[in-house]
Amino acid sequence: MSPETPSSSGSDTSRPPIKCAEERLMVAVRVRPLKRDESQRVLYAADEKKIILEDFDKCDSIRQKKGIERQYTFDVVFGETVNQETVYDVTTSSLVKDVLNGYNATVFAYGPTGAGKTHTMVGDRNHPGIMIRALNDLFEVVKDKEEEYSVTMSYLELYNENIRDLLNPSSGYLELREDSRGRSIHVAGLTEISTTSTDEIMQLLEKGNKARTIEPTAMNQTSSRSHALLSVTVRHTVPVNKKDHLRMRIKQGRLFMIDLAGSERANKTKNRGKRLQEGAHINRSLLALGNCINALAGGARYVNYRDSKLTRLLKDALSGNCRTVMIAHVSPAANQKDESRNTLTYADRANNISTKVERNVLDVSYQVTQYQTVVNELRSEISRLQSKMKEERPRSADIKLNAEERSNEVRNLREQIVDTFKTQMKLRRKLMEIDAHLLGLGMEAERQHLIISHWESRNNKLYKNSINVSRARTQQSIRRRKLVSADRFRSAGNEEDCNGGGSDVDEAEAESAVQQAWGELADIEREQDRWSELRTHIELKLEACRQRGVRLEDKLPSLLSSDDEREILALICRVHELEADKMALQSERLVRQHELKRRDLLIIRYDRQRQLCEEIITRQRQLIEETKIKLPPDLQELYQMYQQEIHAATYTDFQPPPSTAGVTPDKLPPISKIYSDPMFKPSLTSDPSVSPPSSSESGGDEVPKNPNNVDRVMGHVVTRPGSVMKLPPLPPSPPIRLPTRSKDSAHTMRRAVSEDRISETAGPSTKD
Ligand SMILES: Nc1ncnc2c1ncn2[C@@H]1O[C@H](COP(=O)(O)OP(=O)(O)OP(=O)(O)O)[C@@H](O)[C@H]1O
Repeated sequence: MSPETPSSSGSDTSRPPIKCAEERLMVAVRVRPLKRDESQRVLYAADEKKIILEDFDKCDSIRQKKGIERQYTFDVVFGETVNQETVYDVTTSSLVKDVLNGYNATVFAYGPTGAGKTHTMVGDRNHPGIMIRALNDLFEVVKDKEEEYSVTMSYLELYNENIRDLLNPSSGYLELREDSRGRSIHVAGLTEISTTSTDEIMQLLEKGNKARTIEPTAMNQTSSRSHALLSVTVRHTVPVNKKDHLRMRIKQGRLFMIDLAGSERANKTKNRGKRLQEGAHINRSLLALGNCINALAGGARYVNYRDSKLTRLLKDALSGNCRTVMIAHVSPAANQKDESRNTLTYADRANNISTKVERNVLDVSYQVTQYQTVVNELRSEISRLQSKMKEERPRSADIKLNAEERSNEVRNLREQIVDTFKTQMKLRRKLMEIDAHLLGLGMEAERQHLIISHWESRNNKLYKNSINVSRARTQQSIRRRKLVSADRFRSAGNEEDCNGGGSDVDEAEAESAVQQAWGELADIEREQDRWSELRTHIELKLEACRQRGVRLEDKLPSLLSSDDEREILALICRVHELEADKMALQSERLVRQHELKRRDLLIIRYDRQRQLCEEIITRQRQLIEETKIKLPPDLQELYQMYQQEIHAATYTDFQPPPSTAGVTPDKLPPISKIYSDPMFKPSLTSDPSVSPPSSSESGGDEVPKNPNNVDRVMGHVVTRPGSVMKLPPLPPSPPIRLPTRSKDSAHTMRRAVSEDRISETAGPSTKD
């Protein structure tokens, strides 16, 4: 739902081990107290886990006498006397902690109209409900750590299948958007308020609740006619370790709190006209929810979330990366028996649902260049501030304020300048974070392009992407370039591999991988658009903040009359300078780290190039052998030298790892080892007159007996057993989460491909 749903990609990102656990949805049932006008009680909590429904049939006197008691067991049952605090503590307080730790969580209230859902979720001033308590708890933790946490909130209602922004009700109906495969869902244009002020958020919540569609019905004087979804996203950014402020760890969690509209029966609510129509919509979306619960509980492989916007929004809460609590509400009254039975049956089914819970954590290294830009900008801010202080001092006669007023004014100004500086730092860091993320997305897009190009080069045609035709056109030029490179590569390599010698099954799999890559690309593009938009927004904010700073500083010269005041401002400048120095130091350290990394990458590339050379030489040798070409002596000599080099190098460098049979992926094994390898033997012994040379032969000065026999002339082909020329395998595709995507939700998020991986995939084209 959030436009800022982060993906877990970023430049130079890495993921700490992810804990991913399957967890059962927690089901709680709350029984509301019997009302004054309700006399007969048919339902009660037997203990903390059991609920009993006396399900008598009015017309059946024998049964009535016997009495049928239905007993249901849940994770927790709240009886009529249980208060709001206990309900919150048991169901939601642990979710708040989870959200602060980077997990997604949902708590939703379900049940018939008038059963107490709004009371539990929203409550009133004297009996605040889950929403208020959760926000309070959350802000209690975040309160003194504004630098570390960012909290955003959105609140929407789903009324008659239309989405309305409860924080900006005049904005009209909003659109629910999702990617082509329904993985990432968000509400376009939904207000996301960023705040860490409890008061502000409480006011917003109250305002939102007032904007909700509530009407009296025969069953409930304040019946909510809509589903209300409150989403709070918490982003926690801390350095990976205390000494290194360049590598930041971002944990993002989101808490969804949902007050569903009540299921209702027209004859009981006595609804007519508009109310009746509302009821039909409410029931339809709840029916869709019920169907999803049934399918999920039955372990169905396909669950249809598309029947209503409610189920589309709740998809992640029901089956995705989310810790979920369902609080079913029932009335103890006899006239609500049918509704209670239905609700308990639903809740009982939901008992079998489980979700896969995964923590959304991302490590981000800020980019060197970004740091340097920030440092430069900070330095220019400081020098401007310093120059203001040096400006001519006002004469006492020019100062219109008295000493006390002036001192207050200076203090005020000083605080404001420090404040704007802090805000600037915060915004600049945010920009760097966004840039890192956009870079990660770019890398991920590149990876998907490679998958497509790889398929296209294998099949020698462009992939016809029926879903994203326009995108296909815009991206064709990039892929055509890659196709040409891959083609060249293929012609030097293994024809069989490139001409699609694989089975139909492989082909089908490859095709579905390409289709998936197109889908990923479309998602990435959308995400790029979203983050670019956010970047523009932050940039504007930063510029406004900078301008504010300039205006404040312009006021300084007219106020600074004493040396003490100048001294204090000089100190502020010093603090700013230190901040800039700290950043500069961090950036230097990052430069060093990057250089080391670059060196490692070069070594990997060099190794890969060497392997390719080996392969080309081997193939040429085979060709020479097959066509019995007589070699000029200088070429023979060159090859001998080459053999000696390889021989010497492999004996000095080669250290077989214990786990493989003497074959490392990047280094050539010693020649003797190649010949003793059974995989190698068949191809060499096809000609019985040829026997493998000893190591001295391969590197020695012996004159060949038969100059036409290339093996005699040059020694044996130096090759890695079993190796064939192929495009290097593409790295495994890391799962992508968007917020929320989260998974972020629809919230799935994207994981970045590390620089090393990108360099691996870029291998062939670099070579070309
Ligand atoms: N546990 C409770 N303790 C005290 N009063 C309650 C409790 N549960 C519900 N009520 C009262 O019952 C009435 C109906 O509750 P509420 O509006 O929360 O129902 P609802 O399930 O949200 O209904 P609808 O679906 O029609 O919106 C309200 O006046 C509410 O204050």
